[in-house]
Amino acid sequence: MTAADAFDIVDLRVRYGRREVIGGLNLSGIRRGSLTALVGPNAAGKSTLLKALAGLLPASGSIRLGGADLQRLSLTERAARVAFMPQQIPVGVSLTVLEAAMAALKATPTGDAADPSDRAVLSRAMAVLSRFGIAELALEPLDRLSGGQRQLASLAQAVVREPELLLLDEPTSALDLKHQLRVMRIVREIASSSRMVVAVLHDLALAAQFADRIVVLSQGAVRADGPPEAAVTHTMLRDVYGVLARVERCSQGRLQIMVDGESPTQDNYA
Ligand SMILES: Nc1ncnc2c1ncn2[C@@H]1O[C@H](COP(=O)(O)OP(=O)(O)OP(=O)(O)O)[C@@H](O)[C@H]1O
Repeated sequence: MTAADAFDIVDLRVRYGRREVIGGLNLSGIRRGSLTALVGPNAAGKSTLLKALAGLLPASGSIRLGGADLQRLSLTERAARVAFMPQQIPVGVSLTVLEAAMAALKATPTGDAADPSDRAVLSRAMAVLSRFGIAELALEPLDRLSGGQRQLASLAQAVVREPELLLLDEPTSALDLKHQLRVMRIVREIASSSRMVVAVLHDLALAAQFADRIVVLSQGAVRADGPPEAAVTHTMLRDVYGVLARVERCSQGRLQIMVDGESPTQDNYA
């Protein structure tokens, strides 16, 4: 793997006021074509890390994507290479689903056209809405959608730009079981088409099923990092999440996590 194929984070520090939430975090060798799940307990710093990677929070350290330090790029240059889907989907936006997807596409320098009526932009946006199964909602205003529909629309906005690096903050949190699987399958396909995806997930079984690599964050530091079977272990679940659990492989080879109860000694909040 060359530097051009990798995403590396070196000594990243992020603070809110005087409080350092991410303290000298290192993550190397996130490669093109891979899906990395970022997991960890509440308040571990997952959203903070994603926002810093997207350039929405000031951070020190280096964030290298394909050999370039993202910290040295302008926000416009950075936005052309990195797309971020936030955990909280803005409410009160008066655009329709289609208008929002088209606006996302045209806001980036790599967008196909400056003309709002351009057919290429329209058909690319519609193709993404179809992919997420929300083409019939194209003309609905965002603020009239259900939580799950809004999450799919927000995902479409991030994906439509076809960024090199896609950062997703809990992309399945509002979705029913079928849509969770559909979204994870699409995210997997996007990663496999030579892109990099980092997704915050709370569902460890879903993370283990779809991700190549799981990074476990707690109190702003990496506590485990590796393929699902190496990262998700009884010990990690006890020490990081404060639960007693059994981790087994089912007959199809997937990890199954059976939580038996809380561990008596842990208070894992940051
Ligand atoms: N805007 C902010 N100002 C000050 N502190 C913040 C802010 N946003 C988050 N924090 C603090 O930073 C820490 C990490 O929060 P963050 O949202 O990154 O956690 P998380 O791992 O994404 O949590 P969750 O799984 O609950 O969404 C928390 O202690 C939180 O209180």
